[in-house]
Amino acid sequence: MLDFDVAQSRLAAAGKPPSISESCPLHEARGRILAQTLFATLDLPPADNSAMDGYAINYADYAPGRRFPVQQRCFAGEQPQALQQGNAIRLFTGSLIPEGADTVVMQEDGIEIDNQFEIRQLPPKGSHMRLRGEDIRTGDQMLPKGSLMRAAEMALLASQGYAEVTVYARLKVGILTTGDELIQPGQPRANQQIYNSNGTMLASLVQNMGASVVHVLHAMDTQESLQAAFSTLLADCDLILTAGGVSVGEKDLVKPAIEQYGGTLDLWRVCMKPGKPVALAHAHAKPIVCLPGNPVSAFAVFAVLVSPLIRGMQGRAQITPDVQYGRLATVKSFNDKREEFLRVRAEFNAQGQPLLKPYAQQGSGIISSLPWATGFARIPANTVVRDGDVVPYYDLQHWLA
Ligand SMILES: Nc1nc2c(c(=O)[nH]1)N[C@H]1C(S)=C(S)[C@@H](COP(=O)(O)OP(=O)(O)OC[C@H]3O[C@@H](n4cnc5c(N)ncnc54)[C@H](O)[C@@H]3O)O[C@H]1N2
Ligand code: MOO
Repeated sequence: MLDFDVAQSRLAAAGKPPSISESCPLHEARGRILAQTLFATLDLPPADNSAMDGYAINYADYAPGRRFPVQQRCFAGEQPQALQQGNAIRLFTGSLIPEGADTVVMQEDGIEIDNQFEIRQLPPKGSHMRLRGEDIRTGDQMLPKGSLMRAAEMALLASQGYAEVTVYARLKVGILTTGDELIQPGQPRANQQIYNSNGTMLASLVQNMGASVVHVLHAMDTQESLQAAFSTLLADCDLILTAGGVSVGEKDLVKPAIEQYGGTLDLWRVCMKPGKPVALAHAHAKPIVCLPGNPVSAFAVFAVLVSPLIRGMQGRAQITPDVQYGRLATVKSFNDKREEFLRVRAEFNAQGQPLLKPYAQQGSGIISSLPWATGFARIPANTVVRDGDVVPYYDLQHWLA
């Protein structure tokens, strides 16, 4: 059995980075990956403006009790006049600072009577001004190639006036579930059948990462059915994920089907629980990851082994999210020959440290643990881990993104 970290590195490197890029309207770019480093073409803010509703003055004009005639009421979106000596200009948040003004007095710090403003509380010179370029200067690097486009990145580019961005073509992923016992949700079920949950789960996990699901196929446990599915998937997809049929049973035919299709097996079996029978293969120069059929095993393998491969093939700058640490909060101890990835829920103690509570049932078929869990606690192999021990924590918010 291969060491987990070695397997993770080998899977992360198993696919080619993207070579095709395309233009995408900014408002449709969520989940896409930038194909070029972007630099600012505009100072932000583009002009000095007010951070408060108030009055612009020239600080040197102040004297206690002096009344400043209000020369103009300048709303955001209007052009201010040049400030005349001894006057104030009424401003609002976002109004441009008039030429000749160097300070904004917020309206709560004074009073306006008969179109004259009297300052009650003088702020320091330069107060409440947002200066041109204080956020970003023309020429600054804004986002490196490989950035994932989320609301924050899209807001930054919109603030620069971008309407289109150059992104990599979406990674095309094919999913193949296997097993004679499976039927699709919505179908009438016989006693010996179970509903296929891995198909919809894997499709959703892939889409959540911004990749495109080209096919979700199901094959029976026969060479013919598997070969037919691989033929479609290899023609249309960049990456193939299979689920089930990869262990040692007599109908575990996925690996032989790949080999008969001219593929090569790169690795099989990783020292992790759940997820041990995972395999990596290549056919037609495309990576195929064979996930175990148990739903929790497939979910865990996707999060910690497949997601870095997908990020690499998408051209992302960050392929492997950071691993955090938390304290295990448990009534029982854990000790296994394989490294164990417990489904846990992180709750924060009064010191703000994450406490990791394991789900009561940790079997690889316990689907109810999945919506409950916020992540995985990684328990080292052959080591007794008890309540209060600090262990690595894989937060699903990062590992599934
Ligand atoms: N003798 C041994 N038996 C098993 C071993 C072993 O080392 N020696 N490994 C066990 C481990 S660990 C795992 S994990 C499973 C994985 O087996 P497979 O990848 O071959 O998966 P299947 O046998 O096809 O299915 C396992 C389980 O999951 C259910 N399943 C499969 N696909 C779906 C789906 N699409 N939706 C919902 N549920 C699914 C299937 O009915 C089985 O119950 O092997 C152990 N056995
Ligand atoms: O490794 Mo299997 O995934 O324990 O159930």
